[in-house]
Amino acid sequence: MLEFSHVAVALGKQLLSRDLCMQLSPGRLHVIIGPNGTGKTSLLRALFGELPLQEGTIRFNGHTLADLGANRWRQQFGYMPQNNQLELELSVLEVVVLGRLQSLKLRLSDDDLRAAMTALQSLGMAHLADRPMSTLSGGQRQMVLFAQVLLREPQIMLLDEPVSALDLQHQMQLMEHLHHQTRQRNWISLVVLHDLNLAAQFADELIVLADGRLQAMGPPSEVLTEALISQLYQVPVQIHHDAAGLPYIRTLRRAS
Ligand SMILES: Nc1ncnc2c1ncn2[C@@H]1O[C@H](COP(=O)(O)OP(=O)(O)OP(=O)(O)O)[C@@H](O)[C@H]1O
Repeated sequence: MLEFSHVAVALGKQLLSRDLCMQLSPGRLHVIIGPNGTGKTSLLRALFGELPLQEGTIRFNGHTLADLGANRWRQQFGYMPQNNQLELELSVLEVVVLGRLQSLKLRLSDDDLRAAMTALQSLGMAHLADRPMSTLSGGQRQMVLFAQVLLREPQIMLLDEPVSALDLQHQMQLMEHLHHQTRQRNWISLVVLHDLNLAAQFADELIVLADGRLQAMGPPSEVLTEALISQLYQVPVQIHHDAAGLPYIRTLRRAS
């Protein structure tokens, strides 16, 4: 269990989020939504130990970052930050193998290479294995970095807008893979998405942030209301439901 208790995150004097209380369970996919600049990335960075907590505590299975130290704390995470503008001369396979950096020995083992190829194959990216990372498109890079984070075999998966550069096919592929692996491997997954329909399709729990505060948390069918979304984004919307009862959101153009 990952527990946030009255968490406040600050950057210098600016308070980015405050009084966050929530509990995240293993085997469940949590999606954070909320307007631009509202503290989603800062929250992931604070959880990973990149930003200090101004107040409150974050505990994973009873331990805090202070208990374990930054290295041991971070070993529990797979973290894919936003905007991976990597100009690496490494090959795709090398980048994926780096997901195992914590456990790599002086020489790569066959097992490391096999695991990296399997991760690439599972995402349909094996044909890119020998390509220099710097020659890939934005979407291809995003898929490769997802393969890298899979290789870490984390307990907590943090993904910051992992589908921002992906076409529809690859968005679904990444989210389906994540959803499946979250269940299979009992990860606590925490993903930032701007696409509310994708969030509604895949989230077990939606976490709604606005102005650094928790506005709502729960299953998409309970959380996504026209009133909440219109107020959050200042855009008129209609919410419909599909045959399975999942909400989908249609934005409405304002009269000109
Ligand atoms: N390095 C920084 N220096 C100063 N302010 C920052 C810095 N990083 C973030 N902020 C500010 O902190 C606030 C929260 O930013 P954050 O990146 O967490 O938002 P977000 O919800 O992830 O936004 P987006 O949806 O646009 O990615 C914003 O007002 C942002 O301008």
